[in-house]
Amino acid sequence: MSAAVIALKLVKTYGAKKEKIQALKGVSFEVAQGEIFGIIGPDGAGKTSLFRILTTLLLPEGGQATVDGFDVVQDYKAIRQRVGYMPGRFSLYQDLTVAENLEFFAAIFHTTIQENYDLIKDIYVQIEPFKDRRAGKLSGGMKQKLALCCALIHRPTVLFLDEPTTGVDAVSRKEFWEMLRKLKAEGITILVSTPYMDEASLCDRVALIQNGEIMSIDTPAAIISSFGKQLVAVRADNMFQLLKDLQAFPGQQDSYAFGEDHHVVLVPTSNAQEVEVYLQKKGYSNLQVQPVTPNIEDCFIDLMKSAS
Ligand SMILES: Nc1ncnc2c1ncn2[C@@H]1O[C@H](COP(=O)(O)OP(=O)(O)OP(=O)(O)O)[C@@H](O)[C@H]1O
Repeated sequence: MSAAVIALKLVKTYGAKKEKIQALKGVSFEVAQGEIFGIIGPDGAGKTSLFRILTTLLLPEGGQATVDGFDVVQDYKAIRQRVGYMPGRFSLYQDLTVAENLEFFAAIFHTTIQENYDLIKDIYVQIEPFKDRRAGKLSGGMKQKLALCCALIHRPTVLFLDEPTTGVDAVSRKEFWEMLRKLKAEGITILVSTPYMDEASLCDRVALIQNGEIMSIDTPAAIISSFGKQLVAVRADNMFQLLKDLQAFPGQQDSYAFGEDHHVVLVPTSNAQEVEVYLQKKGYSNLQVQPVTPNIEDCFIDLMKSAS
């Protein structure tokens, strides 16, 4: 089966000579049909530029890309007919109602809501009670559901979702990912970008992107198992001083704040017990030192620091 999306050495720069920003520095990857493929990276990593190229809204300066076998430059019309795109920033018409927005998107693709209702039904029923409300007056979670319905109304084969869960509450985020699973079951290929590392584990495969370069592409499990270093979580009463002391610990390779803990990447010759003894000598109260399994965020931090 051919790949749904192929990107080959894509390059995009903005600005003139002195202020040139290289948003994409030769990005390559392939997405299989029916896959949920995550593009994970912080603000400014190049995710939007990449999505805009793949949805034919922006021309690359270098490289090539195909979507469903169609070239993003030569065959842009064919691609526009078959992809769904949900841009990061709210893309709907704020002054149109929920129903009017959906009708509008159906009309521009020469289809009707009825024709593809089965595809959006599960999502649309959640916003249907508000169908006469203007889109601008919806909550973040509802806007997101409406935008997804609009992106699906012409039954796309490939769906591009640019940071769909940014600014959305935790419950809506969870529901959103459940909806993506159902769309995958319908055979739709999904490319989704997110700055939230915890969402990486919900993708079949992810590409970790930073400064316009892909640092790693694999399944979330394979990325985590390639971490290959001991990691400990540490907490105590004075977290600020604790981080400074951890960074001065000779057996550490890296220490950083991580939620309510500090994470410490150890050199191969060190271990959690050494960390504990070192910190006990410094007189910390309520000290907890525990070996932990890395998650995608630890892997991202590690890859980012090895690259710099
Ligand atoms: N139109 C533009 N003009 C100049 N620079 C731009 C333009 N669009 C993006 N950039 C720059 O290109 C880089 C990549 O931006 P891009 O929007 O693709 O990244 P992103 O990962 O989607 O981040 P964000 O979530 O902040 O949009 C950033 O440094 C950004 O400031």
